[in-house]
Amino acid sequence: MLTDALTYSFNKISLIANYTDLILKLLLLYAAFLIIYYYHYDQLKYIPGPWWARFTHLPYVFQRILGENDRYSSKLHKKYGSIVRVGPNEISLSNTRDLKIILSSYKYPKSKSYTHAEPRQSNIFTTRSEDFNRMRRRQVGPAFTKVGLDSVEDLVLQVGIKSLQKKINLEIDKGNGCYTMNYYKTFQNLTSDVVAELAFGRSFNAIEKDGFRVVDWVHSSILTSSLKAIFPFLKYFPFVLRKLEKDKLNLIFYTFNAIEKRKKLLETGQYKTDQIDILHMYMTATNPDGNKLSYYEIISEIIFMLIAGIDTTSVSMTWLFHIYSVYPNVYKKVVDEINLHFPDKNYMITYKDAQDKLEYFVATVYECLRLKPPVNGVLARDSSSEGVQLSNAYIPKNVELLLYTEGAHRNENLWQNPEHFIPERFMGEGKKYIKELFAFSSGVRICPGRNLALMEIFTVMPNILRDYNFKPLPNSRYSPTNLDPSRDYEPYLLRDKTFLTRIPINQGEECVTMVSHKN
Ligand code: HEM
Repeated sequence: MLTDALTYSFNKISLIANYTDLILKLLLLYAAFLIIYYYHYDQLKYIPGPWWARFTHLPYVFQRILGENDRYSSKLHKKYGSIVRVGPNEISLSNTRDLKIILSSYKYPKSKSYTHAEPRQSNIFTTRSEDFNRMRRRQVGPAFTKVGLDSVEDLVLQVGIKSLQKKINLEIDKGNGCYTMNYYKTFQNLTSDVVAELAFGRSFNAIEKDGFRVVDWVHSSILTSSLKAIFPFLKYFPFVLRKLEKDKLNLIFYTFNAIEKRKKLLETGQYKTDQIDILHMYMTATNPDGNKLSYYEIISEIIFMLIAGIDTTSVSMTWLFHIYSVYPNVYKKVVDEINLHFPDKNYMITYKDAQDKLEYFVATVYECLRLKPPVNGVLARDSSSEGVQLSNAYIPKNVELLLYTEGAHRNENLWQNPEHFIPERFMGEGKKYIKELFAFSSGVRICPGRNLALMEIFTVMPNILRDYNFKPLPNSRYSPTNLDPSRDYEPYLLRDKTFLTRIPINQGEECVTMVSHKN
């Protein structure tokens, strides 16, 4: 009996040993194959980068999931230079000239990760097709031209700065002369109202109501799209994202209703056609087959406009506001300039006024877009079926190129003391450097909404800075004297994470200011 048991155990152990031996041998064989492959056939072996990048992109993807893409890419580029391998088939680029080469033509299409993020239907943003993108840009283009924007400026002022002023006045009265305002949330509500007005034909009234459920649905859509772009397999497991998908469905129904409403206005001749807004352009456009856009097509475009237009612009304003709080000299100069040109508090400063008269203020906006580009870590392109010659390396065909725009914004050949906040770089002759920025991307897929975003920023900021006093909370950890060694001893800036846009981590507590009337 004992002998049988021993023999049985011995046989089991030797079987396991045999299997382990086999697995080890297979692993060794695989390792040998990888080494031979990467030494002899790997086309990217000349590109510098961490050792793991030859075998996997997981450490890089992991940092993206954590929202740490910027800091991580910065470290890699500091160590390895402007072209860094971050995966077997992925390269990160940070050189201004290289970024321009890639972005200048349709030859290097958006990478496949964009299509994983798309809803049911391709849209202006997710498409990899040149023809499709050109078509959509043509169809919606008039809404973003000067004529289009002029036609909606009154509306933008109404739902933007005017309703913000109303809200602030009300809250100051309620608070006996002082309103503790979360500016991150406030700007987000404001940009939601503006984009909703142009894309749905009605404001969400988020400023008045301190938020609106549709804005939460938009955020769920952003999260779903980002997760699907990073983990494409998630589309086969919809239950994992059930709550987020439900929000997305709500958003789709909401958009559907907005289209129906506009359709009725158009059919009954009640729509003011002198107003060229985003919804109008898509509803009246035709595809090359002569047919109007389907409901699915319009919904896909409109939802993307919300995604593209809300957080991008509000995050830009948040950073600008924060920068003013830690650079009081800059803040004072901006306010002095505004008071000099527009002393009358009853006068509403317009987009054109700001462009024509507020050179220093405008320069602070661009310097902020340089230092803290609001959209980061998502510009991914394909090296095409031919490959591409970059400044100091040839990249073979079908490699994913990750464009690290913040790195280009810190290129010391172009920007002296890149960590310092120096608006003067964009003044006078320096205006020509605006085109070296990638905050709105560059080239053929440049952001078509950039002038709308600037219209919002250029009307909201000067008017509120002229009319109110803003003071940081007394216990704020961000101040002109709290200096960050990693920023060349410039003031600490809000800690952020990048998920499509660069969001301050502790916006609830840290993006807070005390507002009061100016005497
Ligand atoms: C300060 C605010 C904004 C910033 C920083 C910004 C930035 C960007 C960037 C970097 C891209 C390129 C993304 C890529 O290639 O992966 C982009 C594309 C786009 N943006 Fe904006 N954006 C802003 C506001 C807006 C607004 C207000 C709208 C419209 C309501 C808008 C609509 C779009 C569209 C439709 C695209 C896709 C263009 C294409 O692929 O052809 N953006 N934006």
